[in-house]
Amino acid sequence: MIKLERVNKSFQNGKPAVSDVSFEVNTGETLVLLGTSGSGKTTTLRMINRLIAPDSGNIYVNGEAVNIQEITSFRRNIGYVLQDNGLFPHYTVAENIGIVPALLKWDKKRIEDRIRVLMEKLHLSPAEYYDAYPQQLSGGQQQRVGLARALAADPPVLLMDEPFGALDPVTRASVRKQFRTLDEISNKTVIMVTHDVQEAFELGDRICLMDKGAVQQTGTPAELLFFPANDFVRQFFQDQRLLLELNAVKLATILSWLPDHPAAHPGTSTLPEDASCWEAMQQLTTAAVPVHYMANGRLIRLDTGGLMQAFTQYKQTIDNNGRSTRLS
Ligand SMILES: Nc1ncnc2c1ncn2[C@@H]1O[C@H](COP(=O)(O)OP(=O)(O)OP(=O)(O)O)[C@@H](O)[C@H]1O
Repeated sequence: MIKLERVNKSFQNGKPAVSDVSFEVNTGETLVLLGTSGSGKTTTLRMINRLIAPDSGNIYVNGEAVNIQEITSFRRNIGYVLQDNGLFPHYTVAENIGIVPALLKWDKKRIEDRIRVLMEKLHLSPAEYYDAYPQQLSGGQQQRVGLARALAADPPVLLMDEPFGALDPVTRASVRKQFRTLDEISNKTVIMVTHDVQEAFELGDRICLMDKGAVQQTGTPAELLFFPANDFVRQFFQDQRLLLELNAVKLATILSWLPDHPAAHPGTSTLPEDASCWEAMQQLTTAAVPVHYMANGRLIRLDTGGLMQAFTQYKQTIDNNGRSTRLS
């Protein structure tokens, strides 16, 4: 668990970099710090890891104020992933990944096993890359080594600063997908900085949207889209609104509006229970076979028209509710 209470920070020029920032991230949750350039995201992350000291306010990690914890053991309980991956060029992949376990004096066999397990999970073949040097790897592979290094000693907290920022869009999407499906992060408290809206929607359980050092709104992607706290939040998502809405709305949410088509023959594709409308649209427009969704033990066959209609009906319900809330 991570908690920030009214945290402030100004640098030498006196202009506030972070103003009165408060939020809480629960264990097992991923909070994305999203915002324009210079909005204070990195400064906030660095204060959590004590790389920067706040001028005022309180920061707690796992229930304890960070400034009273012993710095070495405090940092070992936090995995930190940097945008440029920060790998040591003269260390092999295995040596890079094993840095913290070695500092913790794990025995050699345990370290080796852990490195191999993580490499497999992150799709880096140990046979090929265990003894390779970072410069022999592609950008996406280096990024995965950086992630493996941060996860090596299984820290309860993971902080990531634009972890996929330096990658091309295709590699970025694939590394992101691997991250999303990684069982290693399911029990961690994760904070990730990005200025990529799509990434924030894909990876964040909740998003903290910042501007000029201040939090504009913290909430689920759907809350920020459908119930924006102010004009800044509304405007921020305007350009990509339809795409984001399709991403934010789960099939489970619009289930009652989906047409009840019976299932087709076996050998078809079935979307996972937590699939979004966007994932369904992608499948429907690319899969050569009928696309299904399994809900409450029942298989429903999807079609593009029915899906868009259900999505629109759901949105109308939200608009009506919003209007009636505003009117009451
Ligand atoms: N070490 C520093 N010295 C002086 N000013 C700084 C320092 N670090 C950050 N700032 C300033 O603090 C503000 C917030 O910077 P920060 O890096 O936290 O923003 P950010 O949201 O992470 O931006 P980006 O997305 O561009 O990385 C900016 O105005 C920046 O110029």
